[in-house]
Amino acid sequence: MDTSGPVPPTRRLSTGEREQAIDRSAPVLPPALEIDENNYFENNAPPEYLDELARQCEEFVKMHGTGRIVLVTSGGTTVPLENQTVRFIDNFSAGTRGATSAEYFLENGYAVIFLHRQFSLLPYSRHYSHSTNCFLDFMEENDGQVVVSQQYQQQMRTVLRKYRAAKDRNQLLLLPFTTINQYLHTLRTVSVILQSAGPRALFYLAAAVSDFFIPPSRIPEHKIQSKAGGNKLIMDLDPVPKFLNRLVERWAPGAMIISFKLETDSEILISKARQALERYSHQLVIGNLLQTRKNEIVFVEPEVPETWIRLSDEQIKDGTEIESLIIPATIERHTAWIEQSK
Ligand SMILES: CC(C)(COP(=O)(O)O)[C@@H](O)C(=O)NCCC(=O)N[C@@H](CSSC[C@H](N)C(=O)O)C(=O)O
Repeated sequence: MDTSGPVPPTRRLSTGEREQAIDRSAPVLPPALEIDENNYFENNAPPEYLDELARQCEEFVKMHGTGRIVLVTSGGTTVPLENQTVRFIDNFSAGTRGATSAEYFLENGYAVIFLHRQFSLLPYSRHYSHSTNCFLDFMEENDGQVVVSQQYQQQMRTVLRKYRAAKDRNQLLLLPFTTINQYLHTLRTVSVILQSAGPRALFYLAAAVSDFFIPPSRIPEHKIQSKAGGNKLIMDLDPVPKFLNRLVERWAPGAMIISFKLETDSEILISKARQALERYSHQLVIGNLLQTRKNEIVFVEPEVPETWIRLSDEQIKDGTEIESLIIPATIERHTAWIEQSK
């Protein structure tokens, strides 16, 4: 991290042209090889809670020994700028896709491991989160008793019953992450534990995963100082090794793996999704655009044309969630995957 001295001429000044801000001539990173995996995990220490989390996961997978089990990743990973983290680069994602999808998997009988960004939306409680739909707005005081207001009884009863049913069946395991490093260590650990589930295991990678990070050799220990009179903060980030192919080939070879491809430019969405499918050889890429992700997605699969799933105007009006269409279509493909794996 260089925060002193004159800005070298090669560095883009803030008055630079937007299209030159990013060096797009940089070579596309190849999928991670075993040596990249070993390098990364040897140089980036695991979270101190990982053993306990692995124990919970082993217990959960054993408990759901014969049924279907899905790992849903949700929310955005962060990239710390200091070891004693004051600043970090964040990835947008409220966790709506992951939390909503997890509910539909639960209602279809899946055991769900929910690997989520800490404090992002969770299945069921997402309907009454602290900010958007503040739960206090659904309550009132009646003769000194705090109760749910009459007009919300039905809706809240439905959500509460589903939440309780999942809890009583011990069907949902919540595993948190914050940083890209915690996410990658946890993803690898959980994937290896899921090997015992073979084709019954499904990976639904909806988390918004950082593509760049500061390696331990270059990250400052303490809060970066800003000098009186101002100094530029120049960041030099490394690409996060592309682990998807390690997941497919080594970590969970028998499982069905679905990744999400997020773009903002509709012109490149399908080609980028197909490129990911060809590079990682997994089973399905669900493509979505930042601006329309709640109303349309596209299934990109090997050897068949892509299939769009779009909410109609009617469905948008009546509050249909697109995940109510995505999950059945995903389960149909998982059933075929299990059949063909026999
Ligand atoms: C994040 C959203 C858009 C949901 O949004 P909320 O409902 O607000 O939570 C999700 O649908 C999605 O596209 N998730 C995937 C986003 C993502 O980071 N995808 C990566 C591929 S999977 S990350 C794997 C790693 N980069 C590698 O290639 O190995 C990408 O597009 O490049």
